Amino acid sequence: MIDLLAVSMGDPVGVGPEIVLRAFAEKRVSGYRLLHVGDPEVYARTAAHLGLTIPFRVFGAVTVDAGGAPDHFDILATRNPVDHTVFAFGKPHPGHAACVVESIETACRLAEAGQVAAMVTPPIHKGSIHAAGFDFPGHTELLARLLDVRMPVMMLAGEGLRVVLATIHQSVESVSRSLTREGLHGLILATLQALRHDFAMPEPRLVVTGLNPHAGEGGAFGDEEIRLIEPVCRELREAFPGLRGPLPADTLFHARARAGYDAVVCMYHDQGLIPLKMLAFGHAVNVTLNLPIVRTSVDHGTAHDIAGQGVADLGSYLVALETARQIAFNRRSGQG
Ligand SMILES: NC(=O)C1=CN([C@@H]2O[C@H](COP(=O)(O)OP(=O)(O)OC[C@H]3O[C@@H](n4cnc5c(N)ncnc54)[C@H](O)[C@@H]3O)[C@@H](O)[C@H]2O)C=CC1
Ligand SMILES: NCC(=O)COP(=O)(O)O
Repeated sequence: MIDLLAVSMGDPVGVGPEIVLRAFAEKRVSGYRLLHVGDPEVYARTAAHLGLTIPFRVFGAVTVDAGGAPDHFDILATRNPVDHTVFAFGKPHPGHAACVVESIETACRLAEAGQVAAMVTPPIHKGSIHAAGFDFPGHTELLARLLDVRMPVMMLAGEGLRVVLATIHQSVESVSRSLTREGLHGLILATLQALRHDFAMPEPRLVVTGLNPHAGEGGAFGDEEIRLIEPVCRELREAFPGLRGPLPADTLFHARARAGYDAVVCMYHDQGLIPLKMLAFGHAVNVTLNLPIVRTSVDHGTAHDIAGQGVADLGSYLVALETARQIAFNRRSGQG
């Protein structure tokens, strides 16, 4: 099972299923052993809608055979189906949520048990999952809960830029209150360790942004840098001399600045993801660091406006597969 990757289903009426089917049909993934976890009927409906002839094999459990034949599209069937009475491309519905969540949980458990090397996740529709009563904002938080991890770390990477988010899905208004010395210390340390072990960088160069304009301008524009970020950076710099910060975020993303670091920790979602997506949208990858399993994801959402049209870009999915394989390899090599 060592190189088998589990691919969850994602939102059944978004672009996820069509991306994995088209990647298979266009022979873009023939170098991988993939096990797709979801409702077989979703894949069959999507393939028929797109006019793709796909040789499906459906499994009820993982066997040595699963994912073993590059000329078959292998599916591990979820117990919960989606609600086919309301299935329509581009129209998310809470009736699909139980299947979507089961697919993620099953892929996670397979990775935890070592039955797959990593899990890769197409996008989910967070609104309909929430409307169905599931109380987590995204994969990252769900996986942390399933794996009992206190601090999952979200990294997005593309075009040589790696951004890590100190806070994720929460209001801008609440960001400052959420930042603590203990939390930042744990997050920066986890990032440094992931750069070493998952990305094979023995001496990582990590930059930490400030929260405020000009990194607070010595306290004139806010004091989070003085109270929180600078003391944590100073403390960790002893063990990690390649750590710099807090630095003003607005001058950290031009080409010359980017050449000076391997990754950057940003204080909130859009501070990091706007530059990342400007540079690399469509071929970036989302990696959850600090988990006992390897999990990667696409950089985009469900794209309901184009779902079912067969036009979605496959680039980020292909990068997510390759990154998952590489991190799994690096982790195994590090253990040797
Ligand atoms: N990893 C995940 O599960 C993620 C899920 N989402 C969810 O996706 C839903 C929609 O989010 P939006 O903010 O609208 O972002 P989005 O990424 O779905 O769409 C933004 C724009 O980019 C285009 N786009 C996205 N992926 C594309 C692709 N592969 N090829 C070509 N064009 C593409 C869309 O057509 C749209 O015009 C939300 O529920 C959000 O929470 C968003 C990001 C990540
Ligand atoms: N904006 C990134 C995003 O929404 C990804 O979330 P997750 O589902 O990977 O936790």
